[in-house]
Amino acid sequence: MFLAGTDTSTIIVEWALAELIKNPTILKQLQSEMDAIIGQERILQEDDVSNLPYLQAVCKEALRLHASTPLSIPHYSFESCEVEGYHIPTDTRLLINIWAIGRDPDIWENPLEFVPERFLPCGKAVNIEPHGTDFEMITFGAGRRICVGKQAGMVFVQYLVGVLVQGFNWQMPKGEEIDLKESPGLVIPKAVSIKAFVTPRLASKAYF
Ligand code: HEM
Repeated sequence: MFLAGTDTSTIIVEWALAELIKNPTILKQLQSEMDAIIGQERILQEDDVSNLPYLQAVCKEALRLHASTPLSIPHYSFESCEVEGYHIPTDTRLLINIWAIGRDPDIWENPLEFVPERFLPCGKAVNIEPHGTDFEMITFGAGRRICVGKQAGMVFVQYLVGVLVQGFNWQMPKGEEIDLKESPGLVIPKAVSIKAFVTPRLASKAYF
């Protein structure tokens, strides 16, 4: 259970940070939201997250584009069925490609771009949640075998991305670009770890 919950969450945090470093306008907008709601005198608390719609949108976008668990655990058909025109025979082992669903151009506009706005009220995905009932984005799986740590995973990702972005400015060394290559496997971490200049941006008392 702890193994299932550690890499899966931290990988998404690292991807979210990488996308924010690559897109400094989004990073600034997220910091502005937190400055307006929390200020610079204290660090984010877990219960601030419900008042931070842009932070929630950034994390959902990271869950969509960088589903850390690319394939579901193996599911099994006890009866034959039809799904979207595909016949699934009895006794079939099924793996669902969660990663590909999050990048499907038939569902998502500009699927490879990091656009948190799609999850805001002005965006087309405003009603899509990663809870297993909206099949456009099933980062935690769906159905009976849905991730048991879904809630904890969401809280962890939102809290950690929030704290790291509110607390620090993130900048690549001059002339360098962030590398967004993936390392394929059972989970999909960044192939190259983030190397960036990190500087504090809050009042010093906020860090103690
Ligand atoms: C952002 C973080 C996480 C992601 C993206 C994630 C993703 C997933 C996915 C895709 C599945 C397979 C679901 C399916 O096949 O339908 C799964 C299963 C599972 N996850 Fe997570 N997970 C995360 C966090 C966690 C955490 C924090 C825990 C533990 C506290 C956890 C524990 C488990 C367990 C035990 C299963 C197997 C459930 C079963 O077999 O019935 N996960 N997770």
